[in-house]
Amino acid sequence: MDSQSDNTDSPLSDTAEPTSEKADTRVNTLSGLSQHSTRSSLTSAPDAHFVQDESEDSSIKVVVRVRPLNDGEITRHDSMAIELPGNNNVVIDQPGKKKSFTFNAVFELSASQQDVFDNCGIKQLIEMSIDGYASTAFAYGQTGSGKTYTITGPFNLNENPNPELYGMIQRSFEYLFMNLQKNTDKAGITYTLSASYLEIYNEQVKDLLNPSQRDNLLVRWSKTKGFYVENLFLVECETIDDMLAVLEEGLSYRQTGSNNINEHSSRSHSMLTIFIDSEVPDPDDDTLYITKQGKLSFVDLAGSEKIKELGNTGDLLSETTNINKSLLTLGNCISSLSDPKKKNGYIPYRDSKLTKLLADSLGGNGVTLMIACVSPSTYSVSESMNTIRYANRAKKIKNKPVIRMDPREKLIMSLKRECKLLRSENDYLRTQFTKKLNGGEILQLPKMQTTTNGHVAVNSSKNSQVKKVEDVKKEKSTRRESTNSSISTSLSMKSAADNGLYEMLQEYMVENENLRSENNELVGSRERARREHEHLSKENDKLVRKMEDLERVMVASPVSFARYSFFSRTSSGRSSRPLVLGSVNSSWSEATTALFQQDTTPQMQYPPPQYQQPSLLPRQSPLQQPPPGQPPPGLPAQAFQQYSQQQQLPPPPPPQQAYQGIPHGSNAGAAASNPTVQRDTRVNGHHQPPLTYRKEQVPPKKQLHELPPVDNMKGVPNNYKASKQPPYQQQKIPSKQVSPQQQQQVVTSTSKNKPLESPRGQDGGSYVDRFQQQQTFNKSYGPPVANRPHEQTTPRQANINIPPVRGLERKDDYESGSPHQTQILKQVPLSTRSSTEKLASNKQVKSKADNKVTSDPFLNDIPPTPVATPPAVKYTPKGSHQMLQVSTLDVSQNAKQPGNWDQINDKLREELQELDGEIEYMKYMNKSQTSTTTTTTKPTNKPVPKPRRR
Ligand SMILES: Nc1ncnc2c1ncn2[C@@H]1O[C@H](COP(=O)(O)OP(=O)(O)OP(=O)(O)O)[C@@H](O)[C@H]1O
Repeated sequence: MDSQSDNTDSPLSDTAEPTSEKADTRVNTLSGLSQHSTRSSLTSAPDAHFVQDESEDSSIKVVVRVRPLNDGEITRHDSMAIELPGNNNVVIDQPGKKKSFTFNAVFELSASQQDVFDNCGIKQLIEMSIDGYASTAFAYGQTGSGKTYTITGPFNLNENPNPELYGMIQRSFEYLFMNLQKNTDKAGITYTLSASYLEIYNEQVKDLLNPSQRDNLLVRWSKTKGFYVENLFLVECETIDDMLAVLEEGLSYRQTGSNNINEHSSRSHSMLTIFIDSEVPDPDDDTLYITKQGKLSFVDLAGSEKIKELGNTGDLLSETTNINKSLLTLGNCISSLSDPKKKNGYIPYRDSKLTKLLADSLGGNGVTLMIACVSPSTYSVSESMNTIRYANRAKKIKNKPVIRMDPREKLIMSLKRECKLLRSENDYLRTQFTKKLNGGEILQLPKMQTTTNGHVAVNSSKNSQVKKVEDVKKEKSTRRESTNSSISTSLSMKSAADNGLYEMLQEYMVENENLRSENNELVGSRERARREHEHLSKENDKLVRKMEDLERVMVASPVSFARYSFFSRTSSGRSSRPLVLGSVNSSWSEATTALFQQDTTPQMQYPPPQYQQPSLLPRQSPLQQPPPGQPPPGLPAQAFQQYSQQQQLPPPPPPQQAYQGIPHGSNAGAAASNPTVQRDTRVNGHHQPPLTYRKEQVPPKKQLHELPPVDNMKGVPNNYKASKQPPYQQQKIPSKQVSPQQQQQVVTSTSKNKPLESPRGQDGGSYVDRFQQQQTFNKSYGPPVANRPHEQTTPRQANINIPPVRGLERKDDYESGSPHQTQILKQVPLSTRSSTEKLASNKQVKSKADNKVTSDPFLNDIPPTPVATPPAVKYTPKGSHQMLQVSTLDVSQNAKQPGNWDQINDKLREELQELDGEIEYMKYMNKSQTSTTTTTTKPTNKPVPKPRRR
């Protein structure tokens, strides 16, 4: 046999001694992982978390799995091109030459899934990820060589569940949960798990847990996180079932195709990542925790393919080209990293998305296992040789595993470690000093003690130290006097040496003292930040509750429609505040605003000045009002027209009718004929003249009737004509469907001497009238389509954008697709639902964000409203672990200043007060409206759509 070794760079160097006896004939070797085994036993002890945050350089572990011949190969009578002589060796039998390679483990044809799991080293990777390392297992090989089979099991596992065929991922989940439970029970460590699942298809990153997100996700880089996928969907997992649901969901969306070699070939690279956040109690201080962010990734690469052999055309051909391109880049990275001359130079990670996402695993700070899958057939021998060559190179790549944790916590840990060292050094020096000074006599030196909070303190004061030094000197001088002159010289020399030693000791003590105070400061600042954080969490929760309260009131409120309508007609668009009373351009809203402001809560003006955005239709006095159908000053005519058509605006009230004004003070003339509402008008505790609010103060309808009839509208602007067609007519709801009682209600509640007109008033009418008629109609037919909440959204989502609280990252931000949107999503508590439902619920929330693209071209044309730059703090409410974990708590330099936190707090309080006011106001309006009309708007209780199953 022409056997030739390819192990020129001593491939055995990073493997342990080959075992003389094979534990299992199907597994070629169990060796090569002893290093990890030691580590794992070390880290399983709680203290290990504090003595080791960086592991020594570690090589990528490479194992080879040879699958059995498949049906096609057997039919073709292919012979075996791979020999497995044992001792981790693989011999490839190419025509004319044989090459031998050695790996960490080699799995023979008959090796079961459990054999592979037990012996490939994945267990150690899981343990390390629990300890805070980033671990990656990836399968590499030709198409049809068994990568997917090894990582997730056979393709039809879902239809025919067979636990024996479960792949590495399912087995790892089980092992992971078992270990987490052990650590929690033993050391009181708490863990939070979440999962993401993506695929790279045609060089585009797709979220497999959020398939509605069609866009290519961006791969970004940050100093703290390295390469990461932006806006990737994360699912919080509490149980193993949650994780299995994630896997199942992701697999169902993965791109597959069929080729000559594999009927169910994966056409993309997939990456399932489990994020493991742990809080480890600090052994020195019960109140402190060290947080670590480990992760465990499973990568199933698409198979390397020979285009010629596969017979792919069209889409499949471009897929294959992309797959081969990214695998080529991976190969280049592996080559560069394994070449000692190149490894410190340029590594082409950036050439493909795959290599960007694997950067940490290849030559980075993670721990990595590569599973090279090969077919034994002679038909695939050249592909198998390529795979084995790459695997052999990958073996030489060295990683420098580092525990992933907060840099500040890392600093504190290292300072503590230094303190410990200094303390022991001190002790040693003290012993040496006392021995030398007294020739065995123990001299009492200031002793260090550990205080209750775990910090070291000097037992005696500085004065006493000085006193003792004096004592020592006196003693020494006494002794010197008593000795004869012959030995005086040697004694003085000894004394000088002792003094030097003592000075050195004192220096150490001072240095130690400095370190201690620095440490105390750091611990203090961390505590402060923690308190701030807790405080903000509470504030935030309170705010969210208030917002929900407000939402409920608004949904139940009969005025909500009118207010929403105003908003949709008059707000400045895109991300305006929902109840921008200050920008509502109507007499009714003027009235309500004035009323509102005259009420007992003067601070209810909303939004506060710093949030106010320039209104699209600026607030004007009646005299400044533009003629009907004309754009307000500053708004381009085309845009206005487009907007009017889009929104089907009612005609703007003619100047003489708009803004009749709200009576401030007396209204004696009107009071006789109109129902009035008397209000308490104390402002800031001082009694004001009583305000009488006249509902009929708004323009009388007969004036509106004077507008030209529909057929005779020459010269009337287009948008006016458009608005003549009320939305209800467009819906073809016959007006005769209004019951006589309802008509009666409307007549009673609005104006008894006016005939019932279309629901929005024949010619517009006052907003109050329209509103009341609207309510009546709503009761019968539901709200008009234009104002009806989206099928699956709440009215707030449909009509109102609750503006982002400045400096605050919230669920709402995510849903509304605001710029504050992050990749993290607050979860609805998962424990009460089944895992698939949880997943579906997650998807639902996310897809809302995705669908939140306004269809209004006018609104899309509006440039984003400039808002004051918020302090760069992202904040997520406590209780949502997943939000906190993936660097969402991104406290920037600015926000570290306590002043900024205060500002945010103030803003939150302000928001809270305003919301309080809003709620009060809405309650008040509720009451007053129900007393005048009998109509109510029922909240739409749309059933939550069922989670989609495979
Ligand atoms: N160790 C094994 N034992 C039994 N059958 C196997 C084994 N490995 C792979 N197979 C079978 O071989 C076929 C191809 O395997 P698989 O789909 O996992 O290949 P792959 O490398 O993922 O291919 P691709 O890159 O095209 O996705 C499957 O039908 C699978 O069940």
